Amino acid sequence: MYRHYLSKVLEWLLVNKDKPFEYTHHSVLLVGTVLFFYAAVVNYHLGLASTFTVIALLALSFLIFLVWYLSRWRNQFKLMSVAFLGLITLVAIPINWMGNGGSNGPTFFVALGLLIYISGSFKNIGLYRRVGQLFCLMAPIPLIMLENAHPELVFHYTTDSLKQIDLTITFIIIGLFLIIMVESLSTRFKLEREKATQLSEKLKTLSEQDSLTGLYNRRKLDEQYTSWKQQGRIFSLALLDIDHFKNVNDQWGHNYGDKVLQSVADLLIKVAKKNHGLAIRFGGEEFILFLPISLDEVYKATTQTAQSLSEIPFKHASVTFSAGISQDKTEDSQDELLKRADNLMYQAKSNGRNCILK
Ligand SMILES: Nc1nc2c(ncn2[C@@H]2O[C@H](COP(=O)(O)OP(=O)(O)OP(=O)(O)O)[C@@H](O)[C@H]2O)c(=O)[nH]1
Repeated sequence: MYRHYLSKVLEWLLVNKDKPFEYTHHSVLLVGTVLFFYAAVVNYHLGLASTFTVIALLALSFLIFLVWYLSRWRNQFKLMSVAFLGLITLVAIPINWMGNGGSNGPTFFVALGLLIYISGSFKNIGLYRRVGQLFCLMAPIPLIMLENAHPELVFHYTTDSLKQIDLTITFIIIGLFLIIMVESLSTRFKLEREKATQLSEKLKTLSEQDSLTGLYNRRKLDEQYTSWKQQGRIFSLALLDIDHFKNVNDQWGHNYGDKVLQSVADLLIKVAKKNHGLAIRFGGEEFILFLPISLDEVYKATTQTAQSLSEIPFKHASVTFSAGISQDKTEDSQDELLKRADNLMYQAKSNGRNCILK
């Protein structure tokens, strides 16, 4: 219950989690707003920075909040990402430098934190990202030059302990920020990997499945044959062909024919499941039961299948099939196994159909 409300509030503030870049960026903007506001208040109270810096920190806090608002509620994510980059590299870093002790202050931590954030989170704004990285990396150089030329522009700590407090607080804040960022990147990476695994499993299943009946296709037969052969298992194959199926199509239409095929498939799936084997659609109205059991057992299972099929009340008439069954021999290849079953199936057709031969 509590988690439900929390995630609703976070979604409202940050956007749906399905958009991980926006989600992270909006959270950084809001945290940034609070931090700059907090920094202004603390600096003012402890006298850690000049009045100018305090006002600048307040203004930055407001501007970052504005960037969040336009990005979150005015659909300007990309533009606002660039605006945020400009704000932190061109305004926040120089202000922090000037207002918090220059090269003796905590701006190196701040620039490093921002550099890592830009590198990890702004992949979709290519060129701007590179420019932002360059600014963060190079910012100390002109600032040191300016500090040397005009030391009066930089606010200097009045005591060593104020400097220590400022460095420590900034270090902790940037450290926490980096922890959150690395965690969010690794969560994102994990999610993407899970998604890719699920997708490749789905693709594999689809590539092995017949779309009309949901049965496996020939590809799966090859794979299973190799596996059982390598394991030295006993297995047999029944090749089933529906009798006079063309007539069904011709008289009752193709859609009806499809429904008949699906009913036959449902039956075969049950038989395959019961015997820990596979039901395969081999061609149009040709099916295979590929089961890890002996010839006689497959014969029995196929006869029961014919019986069950005859009991299904199709509207045109009952459906029958002809089948040939063969068991794998050690010296057999897959083709030989299939060929024997195929020959027997044709013999069953010649015998007048509705016949199973082994
Ligand atoms: N509805 C439907 N029909 C299909 C599908 N695939 C193949 N067929 C039909 O299955 C029929 C097979 O006909 P034939 O090979 O002449 O065999 P048959 O009429 O079953 O006769 P016998 O096998 O000799 O008993 C053809 O009419 C094909 O169009 C399919 O996916 N859906």
